[in-house]
Amino acid sequence: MTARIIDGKKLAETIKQNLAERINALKEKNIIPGLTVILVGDDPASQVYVRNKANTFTKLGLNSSVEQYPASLSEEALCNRIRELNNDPSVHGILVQLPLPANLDANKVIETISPEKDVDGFHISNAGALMTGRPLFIPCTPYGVMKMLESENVELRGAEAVVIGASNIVGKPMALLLQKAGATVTICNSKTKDLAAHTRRADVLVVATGRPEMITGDMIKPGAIVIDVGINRGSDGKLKGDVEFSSAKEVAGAITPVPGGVGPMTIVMLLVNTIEAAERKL
Ligand SMILES: Nc1nc2c(c(=O)[nH]1)N[C@@H](CN(C=O)c1ccc(C(=O)N[C@@H](CCC(=O)O)C(=O)O)cc1)CN2
Ligand SMILES: [Mg+2]
Repeated sequence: MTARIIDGKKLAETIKQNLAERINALKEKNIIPGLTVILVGDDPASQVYVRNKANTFTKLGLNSSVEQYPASLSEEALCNRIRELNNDPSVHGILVQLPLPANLDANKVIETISPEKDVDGFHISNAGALMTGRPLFIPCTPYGVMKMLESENVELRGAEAVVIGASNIVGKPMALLLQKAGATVTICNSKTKDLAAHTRRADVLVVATGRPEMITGDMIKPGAIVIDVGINRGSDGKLKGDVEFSSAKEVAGAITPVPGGVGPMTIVMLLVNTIEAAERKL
């Protein structure tokens, strides 16, 4: 069997096109959704992601600005700038690109963002809202994964879903969303004993371990839906996922590629969240 490829780039384009009506309705009321992205330090990958986010907004005629600060920026100065943005009515979404330099407390910084403008959905009150089934903003990567599963008409009710990785930005919200959709969810990590025994039971397998090609075809249930959240740059400069694509595609029913899978969906869902933040101001 060769798996269907779940094309995140194509799906992200379709979602973007479908947003045009909502954007026009806002513009008719003189509201242009606006995002401010804060980047601290000079991590090269973060610079690419931030640029991609800003370009996506600009191409659709939305406002976006990127504020770049040196790694030496103090936590106080950063939090003061966020407070100013919280009070700026032209800014609907505020995003602090992660990871932050080690001298800054990411939790403290994120919790300075007004929850109504936290389009990443990382603020502790937005995490709590998601956990209690009343989300204000769904974190972009797991939100994008849910859209991919929806586009594949995956029946989640009663399905066995296994999520590998329990980060606040991917694994934990992912597990909550799958559970809410009716799946039986197991959360594993890279140290889980006999990981393959878990992954081989999964009808839906979401991998977010940060370990290149850790999941191989022999660990996958035939016909399973495999979602690879990993983005690892090899020494040859090529991107690799957390799943070994060549062996996995021979076993899975459908699989996301890297690049061109989950990554583009993360960016488009940021757009969705920012438009929603602007609509709430109507
Ligand atoms: N504040 C946030 N920080 C981070 C998030 C986030 O959602 N919010 N997620 C990741 C990084 N990220 C977005 O910020 C992100 C990473 C990768 C992609 C993407 O489109 N990748 C492409 C490949 C790009 C390349 O060539 O390097 C793909 O997979 O096709 C989008 C968003 C951590 N930080
Ligand atoms: Mg991808």
